[in-house]
Amino acid sequence: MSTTPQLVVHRDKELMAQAAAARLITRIVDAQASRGSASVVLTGGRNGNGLLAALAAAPARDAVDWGRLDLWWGDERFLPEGDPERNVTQAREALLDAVPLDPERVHAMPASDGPHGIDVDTAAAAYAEELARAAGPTNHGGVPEFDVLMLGVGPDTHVASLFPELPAVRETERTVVGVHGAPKPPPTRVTLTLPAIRAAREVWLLAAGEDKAEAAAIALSGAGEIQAPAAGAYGRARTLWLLDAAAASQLPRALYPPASA
Ligand SMILES: O=C1O[C@H](COP(=O)(O)O)[C@@H](O)[C@H](O)[C@H]1O
Repeated sequence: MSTTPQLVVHRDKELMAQAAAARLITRIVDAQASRGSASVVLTGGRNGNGLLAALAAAPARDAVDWGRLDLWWGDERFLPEGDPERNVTQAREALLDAVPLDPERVHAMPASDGPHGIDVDTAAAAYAEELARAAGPTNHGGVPEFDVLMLGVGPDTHVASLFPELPAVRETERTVVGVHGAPKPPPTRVTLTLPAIRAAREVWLLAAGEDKAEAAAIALSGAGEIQAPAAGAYGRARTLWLLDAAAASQLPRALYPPASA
């Protein structure tokens, strides 16, 4: 388990998105070369969608064998299929509709007009079962081997739909739970839990923009995961914080020394 995060700070959010997209392409290509396929967990939010848009625009995207890629989601806004606010809808617009994915390997989280209706807890349990079915005997904690799991960091330090102090962030057994009363709309959501997140080989936290500066500083300064969920997100092999200079602007000097004059 690698709880010590590595930080990479880029000049601005555009460069961060492009560099993260290039990094993701390399990671997927490497996994496909060594194991035949790759498994990635997507995040919603501005930074996650920025990365997907940068990936769509990258010529090197053709290096990925899109048919041998499993896509999962870290969280979803529990809304009807096709709602523009759903993370999967936004991901499709940013990238997924433009690449030849195998639809069987695109594991969207359930919608509120799906087979489980508006029962978000049953929908969350169904996604946990889907993950468990994909997990092999050597995988960790009921989820498949995620090569990379990406998380946007909210201004309040939330990651996925794990908000400070809400029950979901305290979950220690289940891999997926329903969220009720999220402070950010919509209030009803589905999310991976911290144990599921920590089963990933690599966890990448994306934070760009001034409104993420305080959250990054809190999460990287030893805060507890109940108060600052981003502090509890780490991978088995690597934990990477990808920031732009604005989001890094309040980090303690020991972590991110200011550039010398
Ligand atoms: O609602 C959500 O917000 C977070 C962060 O989004 P951002 O726009 O502030 O970057 C996102 O990571 C999560 O997937 C999403 O559901």
